[in-house]
Amino acid sequence: MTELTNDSALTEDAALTEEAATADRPTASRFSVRDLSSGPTTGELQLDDRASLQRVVGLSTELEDITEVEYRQLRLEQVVLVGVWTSGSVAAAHASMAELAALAETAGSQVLEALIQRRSKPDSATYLGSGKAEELREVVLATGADTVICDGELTPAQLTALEKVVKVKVIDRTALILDIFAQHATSREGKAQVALAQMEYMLPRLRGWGESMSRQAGGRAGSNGGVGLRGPGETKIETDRRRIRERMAKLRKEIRGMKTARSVKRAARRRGGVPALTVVGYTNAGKSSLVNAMTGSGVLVQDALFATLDPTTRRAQLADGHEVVFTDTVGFVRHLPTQLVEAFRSTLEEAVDADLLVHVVDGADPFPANQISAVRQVLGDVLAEEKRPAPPEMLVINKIDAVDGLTMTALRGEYPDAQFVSARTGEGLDGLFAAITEFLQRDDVDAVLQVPFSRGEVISRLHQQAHVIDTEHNETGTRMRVRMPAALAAEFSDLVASD
Ligand SMILES: Nc1nc2c(ncn2[C@@H]2O[C@H](COP(=O)(O)OP(=O)(O)OP(=O)(O)O)[C@@H](O)[C@H]2O)c(=O)[nH]1
Ligand SMILES: [Mg+2]
Repeated sequence: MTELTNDSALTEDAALTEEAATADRPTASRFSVRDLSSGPTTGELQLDDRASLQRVVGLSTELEDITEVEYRQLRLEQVVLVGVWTSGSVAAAHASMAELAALAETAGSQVLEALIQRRSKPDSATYLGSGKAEELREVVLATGADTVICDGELTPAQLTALEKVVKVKVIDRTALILDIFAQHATSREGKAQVALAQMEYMLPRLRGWGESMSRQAGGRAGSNGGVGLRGPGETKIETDRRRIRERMAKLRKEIRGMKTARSVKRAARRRGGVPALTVVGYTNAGKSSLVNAMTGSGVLVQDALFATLDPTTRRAQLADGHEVVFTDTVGFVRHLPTQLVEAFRSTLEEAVDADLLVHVVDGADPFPANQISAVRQVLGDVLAEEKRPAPPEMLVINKIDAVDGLTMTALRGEYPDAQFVSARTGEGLDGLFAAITEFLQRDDVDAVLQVPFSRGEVISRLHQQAHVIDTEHNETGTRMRVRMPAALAAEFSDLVASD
């Protein structure tokens, strides 16, 4: 299997931190700025850098099973989850908390307790009502938790106020998702997008983070006295804000450059006439498993949310010889943090450029319809932004090995046009392949081409991407009767035999 896009994170990333790595120490070697003996590696610097931007810090450990995940840092924390339940059924409120728990676990936390409060809307001062906030304090004390995670996005003031009551670190769902993205991003562009999102989130919340920022700002900060309102803290925060804004501007510029490179790459691929199938779906639906099952490749699969952040592309050949490329994409989630929308959009530009969207749904989820609508909504937003028509969608209900008979009947009734598969057992994959093949052939055309000797490359293209019915050699070249996709026919229209 050929890997088409897999950015070399290590080498390219060095560029992002190169400045930091060389800023405060002499260049000891004339060969490389990454001098391992005289200071921290760029990787270490990057980790420090990343830690300073995040609220979720603590112990670090590595996954035991390094065969599944090459390198992933987990931070184990003991957390209590809280949610404000404003509308909808009890089951939906519980499902939302279950998702928050899965997110927390993905980020490496241990969930000790989950609490929800029914209110018409979150309390403007402390998110939970003040009485409940006191109760939460009791729970935190009783369980020994060191962090509270709120299901939603809190204002900076709410975070601070709740922190004052519960006296442990409080983070919200947005910070949690940002944290997971930061842990999972591997490509240079993915990392840059996430870093930008984190800074955007952090900027208005800087005041509360004064301590960690002051270490980063070094000795400069406290030098102008401490009397009055405009004390050293204030000055330092201003300095920090400016530094962050500068870094954000730099990142934005870098990201723009990477985008151009990516669209050039994509255009090259599209010109090749190979049909592009993009696999989309809610996080943990089994998209990567399905791509693996269909292409026999080793895309990262993990029972974690957002295991895949960077689109990976794999080639595969259908039974009829059609060559296709599958692109595995980032999972969708309800209430995506606004700061991450841009990061999503950049990976999803690929999705909206596909010939077919393979929309994978976890059939074993209690609310598949909610996942489907969340995915369609985000896709719709991206399409509107890109001003492009939606590609056709094929719904694939996955994990049928884990669905009981009754639910299966209900799902088949609700989604009569869907393909039902199990990426794990392979059940239904033949049907899915057949449906994809049929879809791709729907506008195939028959033609007779006269390929001159000077266009030898066309013959191999036709063998790869078309169905060659017969071939005949004559004095000017090769005469071929083929059945091929309309796009390919358009590309070779000048070769159509005149008689
Ligand atoms: N029972 C069952 N589990 C499956 C099936 N397909 C995938 N899984 C499991 O579901 C989990 C998520 O699978 P992934 O393929 O990583 O899902 P994804 O949609 O790529 O997830 P993200 O990249 O995190 O958005 C893993 O634990 C898989 O083993 C299936 O057909 N049946
Ligand atoms: Mg995945």
